[in-house]
Amino acid sequence: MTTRALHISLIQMDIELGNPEVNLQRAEEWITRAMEAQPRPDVIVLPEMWNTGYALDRLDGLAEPENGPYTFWMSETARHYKITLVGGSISEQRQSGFYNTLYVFGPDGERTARYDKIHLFKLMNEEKFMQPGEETALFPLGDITAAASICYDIRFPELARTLALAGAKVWFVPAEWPHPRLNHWRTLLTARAIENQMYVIACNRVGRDEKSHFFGHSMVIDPWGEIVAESNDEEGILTATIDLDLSEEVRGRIPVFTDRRPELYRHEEK
Ligand SMILES: O=C(O)CCC(=O)C(=O)O
Repeated sequence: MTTRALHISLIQMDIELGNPEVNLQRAEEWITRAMEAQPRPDVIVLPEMWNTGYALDRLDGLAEPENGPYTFWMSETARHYKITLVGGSISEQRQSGFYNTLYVFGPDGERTARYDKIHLFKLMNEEKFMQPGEETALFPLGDITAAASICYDIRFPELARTLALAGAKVWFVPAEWPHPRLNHWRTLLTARAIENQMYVIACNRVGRDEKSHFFGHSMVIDPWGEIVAESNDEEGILTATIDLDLSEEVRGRIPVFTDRRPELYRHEEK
């Protein structure tokens, strides 16, 4: 039996705070380089807020309007290279406020997902500047279902479980996750992969902004919890090949999803 595989490249880039033009050029250069690899990637993943970084107090003027040039660029890039682009997230301005928004575009350049980060990160004052999303995100990836969330979302196991129950076999997580919480990052990502028996593909940035130092360590973890690939703290591309049938196989081996007793998981919340 042949393995149904997808080649994934994660762009672990540095992000210049509040400088979307420079960040766009950087993303473009890294993607061009990623596309030269053999095997050629089927999916490219960018980090969270790759266009502006956490320039939260300057979003007015920096954030992208809906269907603006950065969104258009992501769609065109996906179409040009015939890849799925998990476009990290960008800061987007709508009438209702600013959002930390992730877009996914398929190989024909069509949008397959839009996700506004639902858990805003108070430690970085995100909730003071951004509006929270109200919906989770699933999208087709070949003939399987994938999901996407952002950074702090990995601390909410209910979210990952909900996505897995809805059929997700691969979970993409763009992030800007800083020191000193490398242990949390690695442990939470691994736990989410093991407990939901799905791939976790997490793309973190590197570099510094005014307040934080970002450690990279982008990761690809398989549905058995094995780390397929992990980066260091330098700018670069992390590549991995994933097996689209592995999640099913692992779910068959340890049938967590059919052994669940959700009717018993109910207590009054205190
Ligand atoms: O949860 C964490 O420790 C980091 C989260 C974060 O940096 C974010 O959501 O941007």
